Amino acid sequence: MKAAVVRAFGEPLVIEERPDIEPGPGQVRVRVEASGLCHTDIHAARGDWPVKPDPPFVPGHEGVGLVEALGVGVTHLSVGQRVAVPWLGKACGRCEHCLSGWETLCEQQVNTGYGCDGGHAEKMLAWADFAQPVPDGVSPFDAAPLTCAGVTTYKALKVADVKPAQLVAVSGVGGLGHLAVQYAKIAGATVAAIDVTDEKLRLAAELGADIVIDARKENVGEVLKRHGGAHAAIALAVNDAAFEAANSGLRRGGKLVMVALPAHGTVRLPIFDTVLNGTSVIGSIVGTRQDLAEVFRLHAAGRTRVVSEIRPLESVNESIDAVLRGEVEARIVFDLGSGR
Ligand SMILES: NC(=O)c1ccc[n+]([C@@H]2O[C@H](COP(=O)([O-])OP(=O)(O)OC[C@H]3O[C@@H](n4cnc5c(N)ncnc54)[C@H](O)[C@@H]3O)[C@@H](O)[C@H]2O)c1
Ligand SMILES: [Zn+2]
Ligand SMILES: [Zn+2]
Repeated sequence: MKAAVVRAFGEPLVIEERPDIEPGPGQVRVRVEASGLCHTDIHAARGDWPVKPDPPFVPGHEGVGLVEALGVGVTHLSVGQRVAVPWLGKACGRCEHCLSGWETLCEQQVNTGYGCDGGHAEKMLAWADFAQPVPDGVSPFDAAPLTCAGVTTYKALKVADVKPAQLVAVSGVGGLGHLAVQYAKIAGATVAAIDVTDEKLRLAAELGADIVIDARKENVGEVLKRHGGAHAAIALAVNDAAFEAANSGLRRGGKLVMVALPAHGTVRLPIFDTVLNGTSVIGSIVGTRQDLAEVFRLHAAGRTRVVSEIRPLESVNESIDAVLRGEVEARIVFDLGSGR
């Protein structure tokens, strides 16, 4: 089977033929149809973060496909069923985080495409309890971006506790941001979308953003303050300064939700303003299985639109360059031979 492999950090991925894989107990083998390219895959391939994967590895945590083999003990999935395999490949199920609805904080978790091989391949293994059934009528090409970009931003808005009549700033309208705009609108908020390219700002407006802010030309904090200041700012741009700009546009009591993970990212927050204004800074990492089920349900009900560009896996290195140059409208999804 064909896979895109990171052999060494910072080097182009290599398309390789790999031997077939057998599911272990509690696992399934998935014949991947579609696999979304998340900016996290790029961080993984470059070794950007303090905790690094171990090359060689196959990135990809937006893999969607059909179950083709069941490991021992798997009874709730069946061969031929369509599933999505998210970043949260597995969690322990016993720790305080797992037991209190925060399995995304489990210290024993294994991350797909990082701690084990991921979806940028014709076949992959998944732990059956964490493979999310995809509802009928949701295409694998839509399900793929929802599996990380969707669930992560849906969760970030839950963490921000967004309410109708609030102003939500979405900083960075990429793969994640284009869905964040839609979830914030579904929550009833007024949405200010911030980016640095005309195409992304145009897309944000098309998806329902009420205010668009071009961070190249405008002072983000000032514009947000002119609208009363944001109740929540969701930081999705891979740029330290964008976090600071979004933070400067919060109203009193506002929340900065940190989601993007720039390499060696650090943010300087003014202590005086943070104390005086009672603002908070919250980190948010992906979402739970329940969050993903809700994201799929919303999409099946026609409430969200996934904007994607479908490409062959062989384009992986050009695709990474296109994301880094900001030339992708929202999400690239690799077609792993879906037969479409
Ligand atoms: N916390 C989590 O659970 C989680 C999950 C998925 C992804 N991520 C991280 O989120 C980040 C975004 O991922 P993505 O796939 O959406 O990336 P992306 O490249 O598709 O989107 C980033 C967007 O930010 C915009 N941008 C760049 N500089 C900007 C600036 N100064 N101000 C405003 N916008 C700016 C870009 O034009 C682009 O539209 C990555 O760092 C990724 O690793 C985190
Ligand atoms: Zn991701
Ligand atoms: Zn746990």
